[in-house]
Amino acid sequence: MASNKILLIGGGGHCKSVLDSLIGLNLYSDIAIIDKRENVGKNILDVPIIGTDEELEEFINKGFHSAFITVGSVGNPEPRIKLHQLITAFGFHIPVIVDKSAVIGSDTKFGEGVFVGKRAIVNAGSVINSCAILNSGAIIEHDCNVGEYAHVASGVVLAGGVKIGNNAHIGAQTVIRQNLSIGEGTIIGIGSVVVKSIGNNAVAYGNPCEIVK
Ligand SMILES: CC(=O)SCCNC(=O)CCNC(=O)[C@H](O)C(C)(C)COP(=O)(O)OP(=O)(O)OC[C@H]1O[C@@H](n2cnc3c(N)ncnc32)[C@H](O)[C@@H]1OP(=O)(O)O
Repeated sequence: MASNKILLIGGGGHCKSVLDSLIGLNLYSDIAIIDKRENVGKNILDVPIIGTDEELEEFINKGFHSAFITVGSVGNPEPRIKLHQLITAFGFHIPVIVDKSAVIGSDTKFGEGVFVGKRAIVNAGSVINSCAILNSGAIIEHDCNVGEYAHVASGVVLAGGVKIGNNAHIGAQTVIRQNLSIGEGTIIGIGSVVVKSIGNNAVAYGNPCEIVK
């Protein structure tokens, strides 16, 4: 019989968001969390932290065949990338988790490990690549492309056809004009208004958004 137990990897604030969505979806018979050794035995939203990532094989043997990365990222996706490699190597199924209040348009595509938070909108024709985070209330308009491990934070608005590079962070409440692109690894500060494309590995913020690093 197929198991529908899932391990969440990382027990911080982002875990709480994903967990709350997951509980609301009621898709799994058993949810458990993996975190640092010192947190084992604690609970998040009444869900137990049962071990560390050193014991992943043991949890597979206990029927946890799905895993999801719940370590967050604000500008440093490296831990999420490493965890993705780790759980892939162990052969876990990595689902897409879409909060039940999110609105998803037609002909959208999602890579594994994507999280779509509360009241986020992904409009028709958009592609969201593996392990990207679309946080609460983000609006991804039609025909956007969000790169792997990118984090589109709470309340961001991507107008139509915007491209976000892999590993980028788009700060909360930022607005990006249609058809622009944000480069790989670039951080856009909170509350920015982006009116021209920004290249790779920059830090940029403000209205109008300008590169500062
Ligand atoms: C559910 C969630 O919580 S999702 C997470 C949501 N959070 C985010 O998206 C945060 C994104 N991060 C930011 O916006 C950060 O401010 C960054 C990355 C742009 C800059 O961070 P740091 O390099 O630490 O800069 P720091 O805070 O030291 O500020 C440096 C200067 O830039 C200014 N500044 C920083 N961010 C911004 C911004 N978004 N807009 C305008 N000015 C800014 C500061 O006022 C400061 O100015 P000063 O030197 O005149 O005092």
